[in-house]
Amino acid sequence: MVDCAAGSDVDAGRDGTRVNGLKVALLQVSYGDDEPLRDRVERVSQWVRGLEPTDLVLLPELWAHGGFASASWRTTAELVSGQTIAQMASVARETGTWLHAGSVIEKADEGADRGSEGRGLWNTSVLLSPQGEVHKTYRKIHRFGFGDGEPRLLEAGTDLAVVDLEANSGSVRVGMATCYDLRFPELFRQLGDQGVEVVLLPAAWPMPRVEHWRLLGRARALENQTWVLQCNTAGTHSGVEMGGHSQIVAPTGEVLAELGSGEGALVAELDLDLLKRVRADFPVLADRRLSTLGY
Ligand SMILES: O=C(O)CCC(=O)C(=O)O
Repeated sequence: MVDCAAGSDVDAGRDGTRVNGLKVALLQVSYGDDEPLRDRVERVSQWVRGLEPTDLVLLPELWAHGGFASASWRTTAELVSGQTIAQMASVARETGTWLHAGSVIEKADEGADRGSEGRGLWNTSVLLSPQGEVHKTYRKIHRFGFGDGEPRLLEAGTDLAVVDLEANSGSVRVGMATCYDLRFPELFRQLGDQGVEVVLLPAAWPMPRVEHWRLLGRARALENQTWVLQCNTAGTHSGVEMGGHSQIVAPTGEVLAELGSGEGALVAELDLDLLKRVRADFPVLADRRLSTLGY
């Protein structure tokens, strides 16, 4: 059963219209261990095709390959040009929307750099343009698992991902981060320093720590005065219950819209001018004392 939540207006104009609105949909995909990868990719493709028109769709971390299915990552890993992203690129083209396809287990192409630990595998997020082109990729920098899972099997990403995208409402600068990255404020500060207005954060965040997820998303949005779009998974797989509670947080730290713990779509329109007003009205970032603190 798919729930739909429409975001309430944080700052609607007097007549309810938006000056500079970016319409987004976050799909909180639920899955267990029984659904084959290709079936899930097909199911989610149909879901995106059936959405009302939006500027941007965001999918969760590793929704196809399994957020905690580390035992199978080596065998299911794909090139960025592989089947999963190729299918999602077709969906982006058909629907004419920006599609952040969540993340995949990326394997290195033959003869390509395999990373500093030589493993040739990454947790890679892929942002597709409405023309179905790979617009930007981001390899997760902070690996989760405390010595197991990601740090044992995957390479750590080394590069920030900041990119402009042209939407109906105009150009918007987005930054990419993934799940556990949310615990590292310095990454979000750097994205903010590069002019990011909207952070796109796919995740496979477990239920036992879902309050950390909610709190940290609000903190990252408030302290950097950016939008933070957090898209989590739902369901239980590999013995881990996912936390759901995807949320859209405004640059004020307020939650514009959120989901519960089951599968669902979060659809909302972001007033991008709100960010400019918040920064003008409360210019806290201008009061940083970086040299005093040794930066
Ligand atoms: O930080 C957490 O509690 C969860 C992180 C996580 O599950 C991940 O990065 O995949």
